[in-house]
Amino acid sequence: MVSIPSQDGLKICCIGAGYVGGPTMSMIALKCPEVQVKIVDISAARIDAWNSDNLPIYEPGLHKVVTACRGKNLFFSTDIDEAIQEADIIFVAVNTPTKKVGIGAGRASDLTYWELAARRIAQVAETPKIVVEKSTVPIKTAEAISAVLHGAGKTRFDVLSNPEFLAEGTAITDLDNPDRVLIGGQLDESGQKAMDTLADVYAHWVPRDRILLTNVWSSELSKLVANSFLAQRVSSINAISAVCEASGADVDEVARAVGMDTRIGPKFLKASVGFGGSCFQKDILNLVYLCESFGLPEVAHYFHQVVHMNDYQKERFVGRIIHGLYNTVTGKKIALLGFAFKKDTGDTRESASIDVCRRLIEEKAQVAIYDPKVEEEQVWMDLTYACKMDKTEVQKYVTLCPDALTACKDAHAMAVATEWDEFKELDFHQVYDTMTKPSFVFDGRNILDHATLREIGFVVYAIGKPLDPKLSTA
Ligand SMILES: NC(=O)C1=CN([C@@H]2O[C@H](COP(=O)(O)OP(=O)(O)OC[C@H]3O[C@@H](n4cnc5c(N)ncnc54)[C@H](O)[C@@H]3O)[C@@H](O)[C@H]2O)C=CC1
Ligand SMILES: O=C(O)[C@H]1O[C@H](OP(=O)(O)OP(=O)(O)OC[C@H]2O[C@@H](n3ccc(=O)[nH]c3=O)[C@H](O)[C@@H]2O)[C@H](O)[C@@H](O)[C@@H]1O
Repeated sequence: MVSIPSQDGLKICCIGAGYVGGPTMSMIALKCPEVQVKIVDISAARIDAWNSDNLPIYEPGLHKVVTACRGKNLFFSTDIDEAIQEADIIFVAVNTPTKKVGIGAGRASDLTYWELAARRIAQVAETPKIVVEKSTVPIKTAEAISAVLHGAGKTRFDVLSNPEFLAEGTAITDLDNPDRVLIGGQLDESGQKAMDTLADVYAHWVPRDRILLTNVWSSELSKLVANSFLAQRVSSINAISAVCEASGADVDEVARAVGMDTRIGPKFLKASVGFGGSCFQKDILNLVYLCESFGLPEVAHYFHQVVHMNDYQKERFVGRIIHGLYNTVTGKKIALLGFAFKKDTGDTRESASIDVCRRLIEEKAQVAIYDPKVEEEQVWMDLTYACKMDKTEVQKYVTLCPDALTACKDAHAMAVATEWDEFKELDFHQVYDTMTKPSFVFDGRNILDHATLREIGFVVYAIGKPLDPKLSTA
């Protein structure tokens, strides 16, 4: 058994109580009972929710971890200055969205929140701190942050990069058993000491050989590369799904055969309506922007294609619905099952459902949405933004339903956009009886039993599967 140096009295603070800050810090608190962990945020509503029974994010297993530590060595607060002053290690897990305006708009990372957090730290810190980049940031951000921190000239800061690799919906198991923990730092004595201190925190539960120490730039770049490679796999199999439909091959069979090659591996080869989530597109675009800035247009173009392919896949899915419904969906009711970007999360950021819904609204369809976890207000926010309409206008086309059966009642078609397990358990005989005839199913996740659906009487389209002869494609 490897011994871990005692970290009794160590104080950790995390700025940003979101999808990353909340779960990662809760796991540290759980695994390191002698360490005090304080998570702070500018949003009082978010902090109130973390202090309540109704946590601000849905993540399987999270509630149990939070309630085991909260009030003991895990605290949520809006007192950012106090938390900074007390802490030995300050994680920064604020949002780093794609820039909407200015130089690099639509591609580069918007580091406004990061810089504000860094300036706050520089202003109030009085004793040396280890500042950890937890947010995903462009390469060389640590250098800029270090300049901001040291600008105040009050104390010493060691800036580390420690990107997070958790996936939503499986955050707790990912954190409990990570493939690796990556820590990048300056390779001088102080930087090495800071890296060792952080490594000792993780060593409470992560085997040492899975804690990788490297230089800052490699660490920052590795995070963008990991997400770009993952997204690239999804776009690759989605591209092949179009070839399968054109040729009569079955994408799941192809993925199985290809994935059994141990050099390729079986994960992330599930064809879908398109990837979503707050990070894949943002991080690829960030990599594209960096490549352009480094004068590497061919590399930029190569990775940009991953995003283009994703847009193509979403549009292809909508096209199948429109052509399948005899070239018009105007006034037709479409049940959209799932609004989250994947199952087991209530997160809708960049969800394929948003684009599918926007396109159906443009075609003047009546869309009935059901998702087991997404908050109603979130759907309205997403759709008003995506469609550039006000809520009343969106509501002329969209209704939100309490369950899948209600969404499907009188619908011409059902479109599955999120792979929630409960959609597999629906009583499809009952669903069929309530739908307009002919009744269509568009399975954007390939989770349903298509043969049984066809036996019941549905006309079925599934991503990358041989086309149903009854499906109109003209
Ligand atoms: N969502 C995910 O699954 C993953 C996200 N990441 C990265 O982690 C970072 C955070 O992502 P999320 O947690 O999803 O974002 P989020 O939007 O859920 O949370 C960010 C939080 O930071 C707070 N905040 C912003 N500026 C602040 C400031 N100056 N002081 C105090 N609080 C401030 C916001 O109020 C918000 O609650 C991003 O860079 C993202 O790319 C990395 C791995 C996984
Ligand atoms: O930086 C981040 O934010 C995180 O991004 C992803 O995690 P996440 O977006 O939460 O979820 P994924 O499981 O990666 O799924 C992303 C999207 O791809 C889709 N997907 C995934 C896998 C697949 O085979 N097919 C497919 O369509 C999912 O449905 C989802 O829409 C990465 O998996 C995490 O390692 C990373 O930390």
